[in-house]
Amino acid sequence: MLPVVVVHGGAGSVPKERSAGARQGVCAAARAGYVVLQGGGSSMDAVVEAVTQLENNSMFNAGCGSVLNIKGEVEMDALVMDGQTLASGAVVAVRNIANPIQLSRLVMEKTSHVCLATQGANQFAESMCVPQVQPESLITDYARMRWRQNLVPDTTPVEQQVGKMGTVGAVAVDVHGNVACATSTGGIPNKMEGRVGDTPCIGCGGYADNSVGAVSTTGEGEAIMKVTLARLVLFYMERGQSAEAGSDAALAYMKSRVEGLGGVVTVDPRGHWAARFSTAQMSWAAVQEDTLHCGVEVGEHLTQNIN
Ligand SMILES: NC(=O)C[C@H](N)C(=O)O
Repeated sequence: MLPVVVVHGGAGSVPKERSAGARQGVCAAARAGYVVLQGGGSSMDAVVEAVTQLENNSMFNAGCGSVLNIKGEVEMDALVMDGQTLASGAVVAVRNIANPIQLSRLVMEKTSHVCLATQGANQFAESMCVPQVQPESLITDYARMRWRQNLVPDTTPVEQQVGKMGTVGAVAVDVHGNVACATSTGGIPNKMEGRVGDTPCIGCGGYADNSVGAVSTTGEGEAIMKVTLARLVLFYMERGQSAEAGSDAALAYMKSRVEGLGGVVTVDPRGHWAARFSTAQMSWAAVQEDTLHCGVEVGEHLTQNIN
């Protein structure tokens, strides 16, 4: 059954005209992650590769293509976690880093800390020779158009915009049964400057523990934080539920307890996996045993041999 990689391109409502691009993007990222696993790479290598591809794809709300804060600026959050050691790394509100997920991994591997924010994260990036880009280079016309629309009072409430451009994430199990997760986002549209969502917080935007599995989340960040969604999925799995049932139970709890909507991708250490959501749509893809799985709509599950 091993190995497997599962990715998401954000839960919410995927506008019709962006659905094909989102599907293509998640499929390409899942395949890229799987190539890493097939080459003997670790689950951490695979999730970072998959999320890097999604950050570089301007279809998604991460890296280039991130949504903008109220001032029209990019502020991105990202998280990685390694299920073997429980090591994790995160960056918060970074502005001029093309791939925040890679910087998160460096925080995990090269510092004694778990999370670095704003200028501190930038100074660290510099010390690691991570190139800094012009913040404007991460802003797409689409993101700027949405930002402008959202400035008009009452026309497009921010809640309705959540997920229209999706956060990205991945989970994987490698040939040794090690699990990992990675999640990266520009946050929610027109957020206050300095707003930190669920994504960089362990247990919320993601969690990975070899003893139970790994999860990457997406959706309404404030709701996700209230129920620590990623850890909640694993809690249900610890109590005997499958990856799929645990994901559904946690999403149902978030909906009933705090009226929050979202989505998750989940694996257990044996390679069972799930991509589940309570929103209208979520683009997702998985590769296992040379089969590519993907979907966007509720109940949609397409498969294709990748050879
Ligand atoms: N679309 C998303 O998943 C947004 C992200 N969870 C946040 O609140 O920052």
